[in-house]
Amino acid sequence: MSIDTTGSAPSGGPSDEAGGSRQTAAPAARTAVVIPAAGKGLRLGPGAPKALRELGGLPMFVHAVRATARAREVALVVVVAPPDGAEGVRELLDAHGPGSGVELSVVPGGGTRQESVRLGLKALPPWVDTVLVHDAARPLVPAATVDAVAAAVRGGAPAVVPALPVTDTVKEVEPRGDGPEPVTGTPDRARLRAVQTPQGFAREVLVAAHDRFAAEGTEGAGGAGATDDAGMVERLGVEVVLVPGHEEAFKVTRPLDLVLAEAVLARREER
Ligand SMILES: Nc1ccn([C@@H]2O[C@H](COP(=O)(O)OP(=O)(O)OP(=O)(O)O)[C@@H](O)[C@H]2O)c(=O)n1
Ligand SMILES: C[C@](O)(CO)[C@H](O)COP(=O)(O)O
Repeated sequence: MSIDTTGSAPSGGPSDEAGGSRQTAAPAARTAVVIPAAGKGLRLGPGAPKALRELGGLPMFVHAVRATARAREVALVVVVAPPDGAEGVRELLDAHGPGSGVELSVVPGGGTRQESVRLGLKALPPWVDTVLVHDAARPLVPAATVDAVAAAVRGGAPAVVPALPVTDTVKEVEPRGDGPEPVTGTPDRARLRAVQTPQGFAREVLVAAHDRFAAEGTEGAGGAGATDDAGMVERLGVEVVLVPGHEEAFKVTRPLDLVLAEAVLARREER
């Protein structure tokens, strides 16, 4: 395993988006995973940045790296670290990384998820043709889900998202800061899906989507409502398709999610 923290391509090669001329040798698999891990985790409550919070004695992002590195198609994992925490993340990967043949790279992140993903994309070497974007906050995603997304992209779909049916009834409202919120509609639940990560893309499609949003200057404002990468790709007019997600790919967002994640991990270890 080799780890690069410079923000350039792994093994010393520069990013092709940076216009560098050196090339890294292309492995047989050409899929890379970008793991945005630079968020603060405000909804989880006070403490270290969420990706560094421990689950089963290991930082959450380490689980996400291991889970995605286990997938057959993945040759490179780029971790997008808290802006001032890249060195610490590199040291944690040195100590607890997957130890497989997968290449690892660490780059500092930005102020929004969208910015962080864009910084991760800039660190990809030229040989990558398929990119999966996976939240560090979804540490327990099964490798089979990662493989299913990668396989669908490699099979020709430009954008693939794992998703599950929605179990609650969902209301549209007129948002109010305080007081009761008027309901403006009830979408047909049969047509709704809750989307997860990793979301997989043909590299050029994802880069085009991020370039467009960055050019429009909406990155800092949360991407004008683009809370996931697929949402940005949809706005390019590119078709996005769904594959089955997995219950254990849930996102650790609030304190109760961490309790659930510990329980799922403990159950796995019992098996
Ligand atoms: N500036 C940011 C914000 C978020 N993320 C990452 O995006 C993923 C999904 O975001 P979310 O669950 O919202 O994480 P946080 O932003 O950390 O949470 P919160 O909104 O509660 O602060 C996480 O892995 C998080 O680390 C990131 O890399 N850079
Ligand atoms: C990308 C995502 O995990 C898909 O469900 C989600 O949109 C991230 O949202 P967050 O508000 O950044 O947690």
